[in-house]
Amino acid sequence: MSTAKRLVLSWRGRKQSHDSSVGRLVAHGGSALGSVDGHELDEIAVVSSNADPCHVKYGSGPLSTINGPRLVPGIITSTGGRMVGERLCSSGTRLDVITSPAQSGVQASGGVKSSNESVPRALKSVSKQSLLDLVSCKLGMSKPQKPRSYNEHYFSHDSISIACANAAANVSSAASELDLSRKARRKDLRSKLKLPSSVALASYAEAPFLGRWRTSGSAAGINPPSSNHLNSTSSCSGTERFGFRRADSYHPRSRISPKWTFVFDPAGRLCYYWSMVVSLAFLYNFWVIIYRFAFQEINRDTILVWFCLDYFSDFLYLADIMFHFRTGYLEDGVLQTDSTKLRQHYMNSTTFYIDCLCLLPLDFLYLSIGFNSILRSFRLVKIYRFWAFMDRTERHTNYPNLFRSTSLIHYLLVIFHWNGCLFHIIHKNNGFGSKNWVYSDSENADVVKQYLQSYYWCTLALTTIGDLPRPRNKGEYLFVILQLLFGLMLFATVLGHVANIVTSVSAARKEFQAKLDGVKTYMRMRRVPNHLQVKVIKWFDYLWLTQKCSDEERAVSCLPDKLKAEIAINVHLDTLKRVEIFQNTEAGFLCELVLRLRPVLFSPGDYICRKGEVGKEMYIVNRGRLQVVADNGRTVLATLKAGSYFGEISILNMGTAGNRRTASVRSVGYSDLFVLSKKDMWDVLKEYPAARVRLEAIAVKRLEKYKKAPLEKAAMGRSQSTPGLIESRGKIALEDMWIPPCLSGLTPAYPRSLLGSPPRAPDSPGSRGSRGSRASTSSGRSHRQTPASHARSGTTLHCDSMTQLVSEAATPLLGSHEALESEIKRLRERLHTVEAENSAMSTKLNQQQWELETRLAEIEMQICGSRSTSSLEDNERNRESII
Ligand SMILES: Nc1ncnc2c1ncn2[C@@H]1O[C@@H]2COP(=O)(O)O[C@H]2[C@H]1O
Repeated sequence: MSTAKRLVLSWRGRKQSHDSSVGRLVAHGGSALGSVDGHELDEIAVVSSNADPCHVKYGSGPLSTINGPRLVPGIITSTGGRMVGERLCSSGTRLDVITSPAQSGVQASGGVKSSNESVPRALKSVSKQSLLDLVSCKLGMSKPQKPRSYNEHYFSHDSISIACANAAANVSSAASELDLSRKARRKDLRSKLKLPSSVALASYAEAPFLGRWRTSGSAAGINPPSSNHLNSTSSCSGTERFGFRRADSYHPRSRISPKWTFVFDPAGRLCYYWSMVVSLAFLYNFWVIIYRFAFQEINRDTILVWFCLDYFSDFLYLADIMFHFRTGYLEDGVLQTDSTKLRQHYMNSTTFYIDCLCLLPLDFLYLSIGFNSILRSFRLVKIYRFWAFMDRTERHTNYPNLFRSTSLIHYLLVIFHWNGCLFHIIHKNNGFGSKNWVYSDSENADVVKQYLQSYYWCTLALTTIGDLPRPRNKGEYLFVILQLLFGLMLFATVLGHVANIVTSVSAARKEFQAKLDGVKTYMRMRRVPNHLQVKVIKWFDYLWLTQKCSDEERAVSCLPDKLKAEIAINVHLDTLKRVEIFQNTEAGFLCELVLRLRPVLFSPGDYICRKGEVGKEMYIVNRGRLQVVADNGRTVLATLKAGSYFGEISILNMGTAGNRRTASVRSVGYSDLFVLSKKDMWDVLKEYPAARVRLEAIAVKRLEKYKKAPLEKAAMGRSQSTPGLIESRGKIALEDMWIPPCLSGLTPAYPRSLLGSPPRAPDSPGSRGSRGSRASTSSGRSHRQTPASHARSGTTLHCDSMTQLVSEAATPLLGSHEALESEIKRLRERLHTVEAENSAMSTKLNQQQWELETRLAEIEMQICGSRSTSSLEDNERNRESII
C-alpha cells in the first residue's frame, strides 16, 4: 500500500471517528468517479470546500479533466481570489484532501478526484451550487476577484505558507486559531506520511492542463498545481473549456523558455470550426475529383491551380491528423487531457487508420501514368468528418428545417454531378457501342456545355421526368433502366425528406390547431355562451400571435431537472430581478423561486383575484397592464406594469384580513404573468428565514402605503360589509362580540352573552388588544407587526382573522333577523376555518423553530469541530465539551 493510500485510509478513519465537518478526504485515483480500487494515489492536494461560490469553479460544463487538472465533475476547485492556504487559514472549516499516486515521493497535485463516498455529495451540491453561481453571475453578485499573485495561484507548500502568513496578518484571532489547528493537522499528516517537510500536502503534478498552454519546463518544482486548470476560466458560466496558459508565468523562478501545448475539447467550438474547415477540404475533393477525371481537358491549362488546391487540401487533412493527436476524449465521462493517453487513444482508433488512408500518397503514380485525379479518390474517405460536421450543425442550429432542406438539395446536386460525370465518361468512351442515345452536339461543345448537357441528361433520368433519347442496344437499355430505377428511389427518398421537413415545420401549427379545435368542440357541445366562446378564441389568437407555447412546462418536460432549472433561471430571472421584492435577496432564494414560477396569460377584463378571496398565489407581471380596483370595480387604486407584483399580502398573511385578498386586480389587456403559489412560496421561505423577514418587512411597508393611498378611503367606505382593509381591533372572542341592541330582540338564537358587550367600545376589556381610535389602532398594529415579530409569531394570523371577525361582527348594517342569523352562521364557519389555519400555522412554526434550533446546534458543532486540532483526543474533548 502506498504511503499516499495509507494517508487516505488514515484520514478516512479519522473522518469516520470524528465529525465529518472537520475534514473531508477526497481520494484521487485513476477512475472517473474517484474509485481508488486498483489505483495508486499519486497526488495530494488540499482544497477548501467552503469557498465563496464565485471564487469556486467546477468542471466546466459537464466535463472535467482527469489527468490535467484532474477534476471529477462537480468537485469544487479553488479558483477564486483567495488561495487555498488563505482559505484554510481564514475560514475553512472543512478540508478536502486529494491524494493520488506518488510519482516521485509526493509530486505535483494534478487535481481533484473525490473518494467514493464524497462524490455523490459533491455532485449533488454542485448541481445546486452551479445554479447558484449562474444566478449570482446573472445578478452580478459575484465578488470582484482580487488580483492574484503567483503564489496565490497555487497551493504549493510555499503558497500555503505565504498565504497563511498573509492571511494571519489580516484575519481575526478566530481565524488564526483555525490556521494553527490546520498547521498542526498538516504536521500530523506529514509525520504520518514520513515526508520531508519540504514536500507539502499540496504538491505539483506534471500533468498537462485542459485547454491551457504550459511550458515544457515541467520540472516538479516549478509545475503549477492542477487545480488551476479551471482557475482562469473566464466567467462563472463554466462553459469555456478551451484556454491557454503559459506555465512559465506560474513561478517567478522559472527561467525556462515557454513551449506551448494545448488540448482541444471535442465538444468545444474550436473543434467544431476545425471540422468545418476539414469538411470544406473534403467537399473540394468530393466535387472536383470526379469532374477532373470526366473532363480531363480542363487539366491542360489549369494544372498548376489544381495542384495548389489539391495539396492545400492535403495539408488540411494532415493538420487534421495533428489536431486529432491533441483532441481530448471522454473516458468514463471524464475528459482525458494527458498527451500520451491522447496519442495512444487516437493511434489505436479506426479513425487514425482512416485518416492515414485518406492521405495515401498514390500521387507518386503521376510519374508513371501521368496526372489523373482519380488517384486521389482515397481523399473521399474523409466523408466521415463531413457527416459528423453536418450532424453537429443540425443539432446546434436554430433553423434545423432550413438546414435540412439545404443539405438535401446539396446531396441531390452532388448525386446529379457524379451521375453526370459518369454519364459523360461513358459517352466519351463511345457509349455502349453507339452515341445515338446521347446528345449529338456533345463532341463539339466546350467543356462547360458538355458538363451541362450531361447534368441535364442526369436530371431528366434521375427525376424520372424522362424525355430521353431512345436507347438502341442492350447495354444502353440496361444503363437507362438502371438510371430510371435509381432516379425513382432517389425521388422517393427526396419526397420523404421533404415531407418530413414540411411536417416538422407545420407541427407546431397543427398541434395548436388541434387544441383549438378541441376547445371549440367542447364549447359547442356544452353550449358555452357566444361571448365566452369569442373570448376563448381571442385568447388563442393572442397566444398564436405572440408565439407563446400554451404549455411551456410540457415543452421542456423531457429535460433533466438541472437543465430545466437553468432554462427557468435564464427565462425568468430577468423578470424576477426587476421585482423590488426580490431585489437584493439571496441568490439561492431566487434560484428556488424561479423554478416554481408558472407563466399564465390573462385576457382583457379578467379578474386575477377578487377582494375577500383566500389568497393562494402571488403574481409577477411579466408583460401587460393590470389595475388594482376598488369594490365598485371602477375606482382604480393603482396600475401595475411589467416588474410589478401583487397578491403577496394575503399569501404572507400580512393583511388585516389574514389570508384574504385586500383588493381586486383586473387585467386591462392581455397580461403575461408569473404565478407563485402560496405553498411554493412558503416552502422556499422555510429555507430562507432572512428572505422571509425581508419580504414581510416590504409587505408591511406596502400595506402602510396602501393605507395612505386612496385605497384606504375606498376601503373604509365599504369596509363594513366586506373583509379587507379593516383595522385591527385585536383578538375578541366570538361570544364577546357586540350586537346592536336594536337587533338583540330579533335574535333568539344568538348567544345572550354577545349582547352584553358594549357597543364597539375600543377600550372594552372584552376587546383584548383594542386600544384607541381606529387610526391609532392602525398605527399601533403596523407598529406591532414588525417583520421579526411577525415571522416568529404564530398568532398573527389568528389575530388578523379574529380582527376581521370582530369587524364584521361589529357591522351595524345587518337589517333583519334572518340576515343576522346567516351572518352568525357565516362567522362561525369562518371561525372554524381560521382555527384550523391557526393550528396548521403553529405546527409549521414549531417545525421551523425546531429546524432553526437544530441548525444552530449543527453550526456550533462545526465551529467547535473546526477549531479542534487534528488529534483524536482533542476532537473527543471538543465533542464532550459540546455535548
Ligand atoms: N393600493 C394598492 N396599490 C397597489 N397594489 C395594491 C393595492 N392594494 C392592494 N394591492 C395589491 O393587490 C393585491 C390583492 O391581493 P393581496 O391582498 O394578496 O395583495 C394585494 C396587493 O399586492
